[in-house]
Amino acid sequence: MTSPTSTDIRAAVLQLSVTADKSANIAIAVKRIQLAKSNGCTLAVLPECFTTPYDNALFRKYAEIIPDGETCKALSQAAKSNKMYVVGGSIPELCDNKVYNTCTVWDPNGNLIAKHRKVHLFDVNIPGSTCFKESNAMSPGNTLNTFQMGTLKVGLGICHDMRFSEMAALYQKQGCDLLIYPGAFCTELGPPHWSLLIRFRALENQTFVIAASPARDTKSSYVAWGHSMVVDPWGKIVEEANEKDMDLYVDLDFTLRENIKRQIPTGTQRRTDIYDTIDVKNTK
Ligand SMILES: NC(=O)CC(=O)C(=O)O
Repeated sequence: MTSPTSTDIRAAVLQLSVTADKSANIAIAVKRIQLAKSNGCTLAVLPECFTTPYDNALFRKYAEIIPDGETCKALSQAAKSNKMYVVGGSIPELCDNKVYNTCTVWDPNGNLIAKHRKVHLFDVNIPGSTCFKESNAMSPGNTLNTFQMGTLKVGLGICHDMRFSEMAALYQKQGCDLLIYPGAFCTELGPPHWSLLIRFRALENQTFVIAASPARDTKSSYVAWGHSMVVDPWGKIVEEANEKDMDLYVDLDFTLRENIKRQIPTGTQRRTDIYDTIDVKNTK
């Protein structure tokens, strides 16, 4: 278990517009990381697929190798020159001729300290609303991934991953203080589910949750809901964006989490003699 006694952080959630111009998208992300630094932030979180329109037909074309691709080089440099942690939303990653939806995490020295490949791909079929089959273009990741930020432990998921409470529960079990989900819900599923899911993940695990979406572009084939947000371990929305291109700067006070864990100790009240959530890969 980590003990986040004195660790308060100021996080930037960068709700960027995504265009068809990959290099321009990267350049804007770098500028906004610099701006976050000048506003006192030590952590910047980018949205899902911030270098590419969310489109099965484009993922392979925009994909790159990690860590030697254009995006990784820029994020590593941005993290290093601003002395910040950067959670690089996600990019299409090319590896062994497969494409993954992958989040990279960079420390203040510009080192790659974590990588999360989206575990649950967005395959849904809701007649009259949303039909998307991400697995037509992407392969799923097969691991849970965390990283350490000073004394704080952070669990990673991407978008559809946030619908799976077991994954977040395992992060909680591993001692995560904060869950980060770069995500891009659409304008059909965003209104009923986005905020509810983020608040649930925060409340049930008594963690902070940061969810970073691209800004809404009504001309794109997939229209993102926006509404990036930060929720505290009480389930309260601390800050929420609207649909526009904008950034949130939020102070996270982790003593709140320590207090809530003590006051409502669900973490130690689980009846694992009746039910359990287990990490199958790491359990014999
Ligand atoms: N885009 C996603 O991965 C998930 C999503 O939009 C959802 O509703 O779930």
